Amino acid sequence: MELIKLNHPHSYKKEEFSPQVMALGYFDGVHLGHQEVIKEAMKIASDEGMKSAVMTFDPHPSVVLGRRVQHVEYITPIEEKIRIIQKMGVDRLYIVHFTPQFANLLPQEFIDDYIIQLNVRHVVAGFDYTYGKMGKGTMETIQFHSRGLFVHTVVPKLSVEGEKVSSTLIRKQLREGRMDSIPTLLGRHYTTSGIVVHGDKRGRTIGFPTANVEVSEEFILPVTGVYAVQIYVAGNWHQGVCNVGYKPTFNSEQAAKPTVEVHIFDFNQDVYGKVAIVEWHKKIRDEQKFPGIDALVSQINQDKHSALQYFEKHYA
Ligand SMILES: Cc1cc2nc3c(=O)[nH]c(=O)nc-3n(C[C@H](O)[C@H](O)[C@H](O)COP(=O)(O)O)c2cc1C
Ligand SMILES: Nc1ncnc2c1ncn2[C@@H]1O[C@H](COP(=O)(O)OP(=O)(O)O)[C@@H](O)[C@H]1O
Repeated sequence: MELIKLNHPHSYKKEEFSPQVMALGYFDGVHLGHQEVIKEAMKIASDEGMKSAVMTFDPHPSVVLGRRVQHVEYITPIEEKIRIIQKMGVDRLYIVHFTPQFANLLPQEFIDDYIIQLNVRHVVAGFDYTYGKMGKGTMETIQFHSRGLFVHTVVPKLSVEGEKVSSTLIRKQLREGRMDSIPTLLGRHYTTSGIVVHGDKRGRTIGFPTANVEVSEEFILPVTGVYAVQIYVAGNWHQGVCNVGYKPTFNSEQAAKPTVEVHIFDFNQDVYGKVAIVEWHKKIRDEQKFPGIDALVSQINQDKHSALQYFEKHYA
């Protein structure tokens, strides 16, 4: 896949691109609804003998337009989004650096500079896609703005159990720890990546060493609690049980952010400093403050049992 980063204003000329079919969207999560849009563009491209392309934007418009005070958390931070779109088999991915100047483009200017100018012959977008200043351009106005130089396909709303598949719904479910319902929306389990860092070295003393994964702050973190997870580390996937939280049994004061620590089953390697991908499967329980180490250890044994049962049921 060719990765093309565009900064506004760009100076590409139409002749620099062979004709292409472009899927447009912010695509946070690259969920099943997004995948329909991207697959439709790939299908048209293949039928028409053109290149398939995706255009997305980074960072999230809300960062730039200042609607939110804190930093934005993503379902798929940009590197993750690139990886997933590449895996789908798209020919070209355009990432437009989203700035106030870019946000200020009138709908016609966006179409002229970013669609027509890039030799796009067919645009594919979801029914609710908007473009240009204040999102004034819609799938109703796109034909007018096309100047007759490209056609477009609108992909209808995808619903699951009566609810629109959307990044907002997925974010809500992640924040509530509903990891087991995520695949019906995302088409895969939720994953977060980070580096294994040093913790308090207590894990090994209680019989449950845990890899502390410093998850990048760009990811949405599931609500605190204990989860059945798979973890990719040191070249392989492993099953494990993960605690996201503040360890109230040991800490009287809540840290600034929760830790993510995974006890990996049947594993005994030093993985400090390694990249780890945590794949979230199911929430087992809430985090608790235990009266002592024995009660905690006995509960962790039960958690391990619950996670093993889950994997047995779903992956045997
Ligand atoms: C499956 C699992 C469940 C856990 N549940 C809790 C909990 O409910 N309350 C708590 O205070 N700590 C909980 N912990 C965190 C342990 O206290 C922590 O792993 C231990 O203190 C080791 O910390 P360290 O890796 O920093 O050495 C849990 C850990 C695991 C692996
Ligand atoms: N089964 C296992 N699960 C997780 N980490 C393991 C396991 N076996 C060995 N380790 C190693 O031990 C470390 C965790 O030990 P622990 O005592 O919990 O220390 P820390 O507090 O630094 O995380 C991990 O980072 C990893 O390098």
